[in-house]
Order: sequence, then C-alpha cells, then structure tokens
Amino acid sequence: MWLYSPVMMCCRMQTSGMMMFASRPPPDADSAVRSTDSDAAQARLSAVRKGYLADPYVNLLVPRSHLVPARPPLINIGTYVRSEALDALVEGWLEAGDGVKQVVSLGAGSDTRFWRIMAGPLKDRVSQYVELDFPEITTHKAQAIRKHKELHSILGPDVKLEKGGTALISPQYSLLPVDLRIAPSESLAPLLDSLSPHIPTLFLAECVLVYMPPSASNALLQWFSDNFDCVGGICYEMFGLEDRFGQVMRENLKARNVSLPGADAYPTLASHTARFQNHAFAHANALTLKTIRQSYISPAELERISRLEMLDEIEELELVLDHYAISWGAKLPPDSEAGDLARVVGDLRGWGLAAKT
Ligand SMILES: C[S@@+](CC[C@H](N)C(=O)[O-])C[C@H]1O[C@@H](n2cnc3c(N)ncnc32)[C@H](O)[C@@H]1O
Repeated sequence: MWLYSPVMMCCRMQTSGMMMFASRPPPDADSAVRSTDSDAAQARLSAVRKGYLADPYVNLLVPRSHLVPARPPLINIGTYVRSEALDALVEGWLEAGDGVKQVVSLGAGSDTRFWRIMAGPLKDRVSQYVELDFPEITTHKAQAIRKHKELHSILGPDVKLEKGGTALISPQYSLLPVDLRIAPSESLAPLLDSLSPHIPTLFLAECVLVYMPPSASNALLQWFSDNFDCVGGICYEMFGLEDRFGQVMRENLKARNVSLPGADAYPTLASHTARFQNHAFAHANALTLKTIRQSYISPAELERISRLEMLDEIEELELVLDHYAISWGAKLPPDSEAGDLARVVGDLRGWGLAAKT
C-alpha cells in the first residue's frame, strides 16, 4: 500500500470494500494489515501495465491479476517515484565496494525485487536474500513461486518448502514466516544460521514499520546494528500525519481496521533520520517522494511518464507525495576497508539516482 489520498479511498470504498464490510464481520487487525500487501502489489501492477515501470514478475504474484483495475494516475506516479528511488538505493548498496552482500526484506509481501535483481547485472552481488512476513503472506507467496516457472527457475533445483508450507528455502533465497513485533532476539534468531555477520547486509522496510509500535521497530533496527559489522537499512512510509491530510488518511484506514501505531513517533524527516542514528547507523538521510520527484528524477523520465496519462492535479500529487518518506542509514566498520560504502551513503545521488542539475 502506499497512497491514501481521499481520491483513492473514495474509489476503494465504492468498490469491494463497502460490500465486504456489509456482509462479513470486520477482519481482525492483523488480517487488515496483511491486506495492505494486495494494495501495494496491485498498485505496482497498475504502474507496470501503464508503462511507468518494467516488472515481468508482479502479475505472477497478484491473484486474478487480469481483474485488477487500473489505478488513478496520481497513484501510478507515486508508485513509480517510490519504486525508482528504492531501486536506486538498493542497487547503490549492492554495487558499492567489492564482494557480495546480504539483503533482508522485512514485511516483503509480494515484492518482486529479488527476481528483478536476479535478472540483472547485480545478481552475482547477492549472497543471500531473505524475505519475512506473516505466515499467511509467506504461504501464498511460496505457492506462487512453486507454481510459476519464471519464479522458481531462478532459485535453482534445490528448493524446499518447510514449516508446513509457510517457509521456502533455497541456496540463495529464503522466505520465512515471522511476526516482526516479536522480540528479534527470538524471531530473527534463525537468520543468523544462514547470514554471515561479516558480509555487508541491507535491510529493507518498505511500508512496514509504520504498522507496528515504535518499540518493536526500534528493536529491529537495534538487532541489525548489533548483529552485523557493516549494515545498511532503507525505510519507506507515510509521515507527517498531524494535518488534515493525515487525519483523512487515518480515518480511511480505520474504516478498514488498519491503524498506524508507528506514525506518531516519526512525524518529520529529521525524526526519520534520527531513527537510524539512534541505532548507530551514523550515515543517515531522509527525503520525501515530493523532493525525489522534483529533484532526482531526470527531465527525460518526467517527460516520458507525463505522456503516459493525463494528470490534472499536480497540487494534489505534491500534497500526497509530501506525506511519504524514504529514509536510509548505514553503520560501517570503523577501519574503512568499507570506504566505498562510506562514499555511497551520503545521499540518494551517491546511491545511484542522480540529482537533476
Ligand atoms: C504495505 S505492505 C508492503 C509490502 C512490500 N514491502 C511492498 O512494499 O510491496 C506491508 C507488509 O508488511 C507486512 N507486515 C506488517 N506488519 C508485520 C508484522 N508485524 N510481521 C510481519 N509482517 C508484517 C504485511 O503483512 C504486508 O505484507
């Protein structure tokens, strides 16, 4: 999920949402949070179909993908900006320095990033890629991986389903069921069997931490900081929800039984940067999607996407994009053999998405 503008929520309530709530009791809070994965995957599918993004895998992970309606232009553009920036950050991390890296995706949902990386020039840079989510989500994803050759052929022949079908393990990629609110010393301990503390490790939290209390998300950051010599993190989520826009977003989410217990603790970009710094990720930064669109997407790309669909409401687009932040940070070893990594953690430019001049 990424956008909760009044426009989008209006569309949603007019379609399946209202009918579902009328005929069934409200879903429990965790199932409502899990349902945000469909929002994210369907938004990505829409952006791919309209030509904003290239992703040959997303339709394999969206059930009945042929029935998914197109999202409004505002959502497609937001999905595009988010995706381009996150890809640039992840690719910047993988490219930096010599040697392989590890990636852990928290609340990965139906994300296709692993397959997209494996289809590109950075595939040999990944020694381990781990995805974590609730068991209901990992079961569904494991089944989709098993079903589609395009997904499982990339994993090689040595693929095992474990834990009653909720986990999928292969030499390079693992999909594991975890409730990320549980103390990481317990919930993430199995990761230490397959990940090396000495290989540079990146964690991704794309629209995930906001759904859990700050104590739980802070414990996750601290766990990565404590367990890896060289570690980076990237977070993406909504923020600054104290205004009218935020109030409408929260009301709309409440109607779906979704709350944002992580939002109030990080109301500003500075607080998102400080979240990393508080856990020894000394090199940290944060930007809004609005700034990224204005200052980091090339004029040629902006021109290309402007031709895909008509967008009347630039002001509304900017208002929405201004409520989503991408933040990142890195904890590097004191001797800097990791000099190359230090060079890339300064800002998004260094990570690969060039600022416009
Ligand atoms: C908005 S979706 C984002 C999915 C994916 N990261 C993306 O951006 O496409 C949020 C995901 O976080 C997962 N999630 C939220 N809270 C979680 C928790 N406590 N434990 C495990 N997964 C969680 C949800 O199940 C869902 O798949």
